[in-house]
Amino acid sequence: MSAGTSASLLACFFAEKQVIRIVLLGRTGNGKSSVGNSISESKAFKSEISCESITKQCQYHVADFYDIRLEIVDTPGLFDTETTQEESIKEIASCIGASAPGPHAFVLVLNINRFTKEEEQTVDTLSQLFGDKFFSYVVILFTGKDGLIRNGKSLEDFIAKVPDYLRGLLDKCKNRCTAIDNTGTQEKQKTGVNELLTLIQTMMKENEPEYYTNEIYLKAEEMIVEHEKDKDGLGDKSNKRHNSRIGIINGDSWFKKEDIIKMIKDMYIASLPFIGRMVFQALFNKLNIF
Ligand SMILES: Nc1nc2c(ncn2[C@@H]2O[C@H](COP(=O)(O)OP(=O)(O)OP(=O)(O)O)[C@@H](O)[C@H]2O)c(=O)[nH]1
Repeated sequence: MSAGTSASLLACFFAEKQVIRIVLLGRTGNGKSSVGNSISESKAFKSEISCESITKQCQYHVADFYDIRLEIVDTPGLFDTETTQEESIKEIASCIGASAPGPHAFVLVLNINRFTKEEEQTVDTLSQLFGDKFFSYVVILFTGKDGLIRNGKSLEDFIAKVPDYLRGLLDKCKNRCTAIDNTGTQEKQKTGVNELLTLIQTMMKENEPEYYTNEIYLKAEEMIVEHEKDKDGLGDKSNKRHNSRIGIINGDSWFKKEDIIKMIKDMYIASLPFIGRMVFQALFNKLNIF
């Protein structure tokens, strides 16, 4: 082997993997944690049958899928029976720190057998929270592909007959959707994850910048970098970053959820024209979010 060949092999070996940051969103019980487990080929995310949200706090996990490093954030579902909508929204806001400088994809997890008014409200709330650019970074992932297959149907058959609201949502996301069976064999789960990642990678090529970001994400990133500098010498870079994210989720004193929530409020209010500002303030006062 020539010196050149071994040098390029070494370069490949040490080349940094492509990183894809994913935030899982959706209504309680739609299968977000199960999707997280299928993606990471683990049981890292808690998942159960329940009408109450099993995921109360953001969960963060890093997994390698072939040559891609996936940073996955699972969020608490909206509309669970035990947690108020305000608490869930606050918790989702805290996932901002965990996916800074911004997610490459918001994976909106929907159950193929259930699309109700609450799903519509979930999507509306999320688009209010993340703004107009939100839909450019959304991929819809339907769970329950097993049910579809049992009924001898394909995803295309299903899409052809969706209700108007879902049709509109698919249009906004340029029809980026796929389906997965999280209860199937590992092989089936891998196929679903592969299809999802292909959609995400195509979307990343189309988006400029390739990941969603806003002032809050950038500020969160700044705070993480500052924190990492303080910890210089304590382990390698990715390990430090991992610990910083865990710190954010656990609400360590250096990075408070309240700070993020305040940043969201300030940014939205500052960016709106006068009338919009009043409406926004009234809406959030009514929800008692801030
Ligand atoms: N048949 C079938 N069941 C699924 C599928 N995906 C998830 N489930 C089941 O749906 C239930 C809820 O899944 P979770 O992953 O806990 O849902 P979640 O959205 O994370 O719920 P919260 O954490 O409460 O917000 C579990 O019993 C899963 O086994 C799927 O593809 N097919």
